[in-house]
Amino acid sequence: MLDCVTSHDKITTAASGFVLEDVPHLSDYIPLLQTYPDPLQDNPSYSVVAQYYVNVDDTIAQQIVVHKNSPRGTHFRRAGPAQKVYFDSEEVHACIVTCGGLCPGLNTVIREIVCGLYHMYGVHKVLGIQGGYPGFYSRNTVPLTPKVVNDIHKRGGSILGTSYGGHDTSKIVDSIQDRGINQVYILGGYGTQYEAAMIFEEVRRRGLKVAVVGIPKTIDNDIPVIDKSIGFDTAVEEAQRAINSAHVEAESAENGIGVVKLMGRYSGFIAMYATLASRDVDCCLIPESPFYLEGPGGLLEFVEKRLKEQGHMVIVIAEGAGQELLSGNPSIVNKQDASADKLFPDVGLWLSQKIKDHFEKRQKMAINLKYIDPTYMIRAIPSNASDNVYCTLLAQSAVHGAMAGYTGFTVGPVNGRNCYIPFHLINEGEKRVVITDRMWARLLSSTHQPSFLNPKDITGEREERTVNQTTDGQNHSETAD
Ligand SMILES: Nc1ncnc2c1ncn2[C@@H]1O[C@H](COP(=O)(O)OP(=O)(O)OP(=O)(O)O)[C@@H](O)[C@H]1O
Ligand SMILES: O=P(O)(O)OC[C@H]1O[C@](O)(CO)[C@@H](O)[C@@H]1O
Ligand SMILES: [Mg+2]
Repeated sequence: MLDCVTSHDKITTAASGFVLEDVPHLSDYIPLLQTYPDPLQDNPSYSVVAQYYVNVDDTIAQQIVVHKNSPRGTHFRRAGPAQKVYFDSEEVHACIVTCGGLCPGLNTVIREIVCGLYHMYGVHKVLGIQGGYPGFYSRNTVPLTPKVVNDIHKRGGSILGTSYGGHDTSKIVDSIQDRGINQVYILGGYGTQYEAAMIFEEVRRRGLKVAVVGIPKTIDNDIPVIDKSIGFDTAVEEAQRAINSAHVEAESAENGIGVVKLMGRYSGFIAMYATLASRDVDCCLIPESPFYLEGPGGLLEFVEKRLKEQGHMVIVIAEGAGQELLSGNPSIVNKQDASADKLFPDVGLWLSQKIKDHFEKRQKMAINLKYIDPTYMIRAIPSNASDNVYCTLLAQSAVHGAMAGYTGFTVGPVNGRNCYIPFHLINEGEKRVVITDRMWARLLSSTHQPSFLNPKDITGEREERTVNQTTDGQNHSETAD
């Protein structure tokens, strides 16, 4: 049964509570589109693969843990090459744009989209849009060939540059139309995927044969639905170097304290995973878990206790943690960047000063505090091996989807398999660390830090999550195992 709820949703339901959250297809709004056999069948590298094409009915389950009688829940279209494609290779004019903050792996994805289009589909017209969304209407473009992109995965950043702000949908689609572009690959975080959805809507409104594909990037790992975003693994690995240095410094001094600030504006995934991986961290502070400094159960009491026990300690703090505690200079606190994201004062500096004041001025106790802020160093490096492979699969899945005529989707792994996820689900809200999940409990048990929560908060959080789980049948837990 096909049950189209709104113009955004393409939902199929079936027996046993199976739901397919399908993505739009060019043929949904353009009648009588011609199809072509997928050129991969003549490609010597791929033709040897038994069952190379994905079946049109293949889906990926969002919930991997199910009970005997529970509904099968939401599924997504499996990514991969289709037997029929909706673009002739000669006809394709693709473009790639990178938006938002930098992230390891951007260049790898650019490289693999270009090489995928060239080598798998014989597409030779790929354009790089420079400087993010505004680049569509205010900057030059750069032709991308396998030769141009050959070595770029070894470099951090994006060869195309990036930017904040400037998401003028109408001007962007005018530029797409004027340039004769018919496949748009958009790399970016939560804000970028939001605008990608608007570009898709405008393209559809104008009836253009243009596939709009979102590719998730962000070291914050806050894009919902998908397992993780590119660059996250690399960021967690690189954060270890800063934590190690903080630990070495702290251990070598009397009452040594190492404070490391990591990125994570609203989601503390990097801080949580880096802490769990390192085991040298005594306290991890993230935006999702409010903390307080003074009094019984407060952070300062814990720092004192740890210094007495072991003579040193390491604190990891995500940039968005404790922002509500910083009264600070209102001219800084109320500032926004070009994408309307609030500019945060430096919580690492603030915390370091508070700890110093507490021990040196009030307790008259000498401490040795070193503050390390590796945030931009972490996100400017090239992707590690695991992210590189991930970027390759993601880019190829994006190319297969566009060639097959799918549009209006973000590509990403769900339970380890790449799939096509409709924009409206990606845009529903950023992913957060769930502090009533096992992963956060694991962290608390490994650092032995206070939870800073009273039992009432925990009960409230649990109740809210139970309601969420029972109303939409989805597991909102992103970190549970
Ligand atoms: N709500 C929104 N609606 C439309 N466009 C948006 C929105 N938020 C951001 N954008 C556009 O998306 C682009 C990148 O946005 P942003 O700076 O928020 O980065 P991002 O994609 O969220 O990545 P990150 O925050 O992880 O660096 C900008 O050009 C911005 O104008
Ligand atoms: O200083 P910029 O370029 O705005 O980037 C900082 C932001 O980038 C992010 O890492 C997301 O990419 C956020 O955690 C952080 O707030
Ligand atoms: Mg953002």
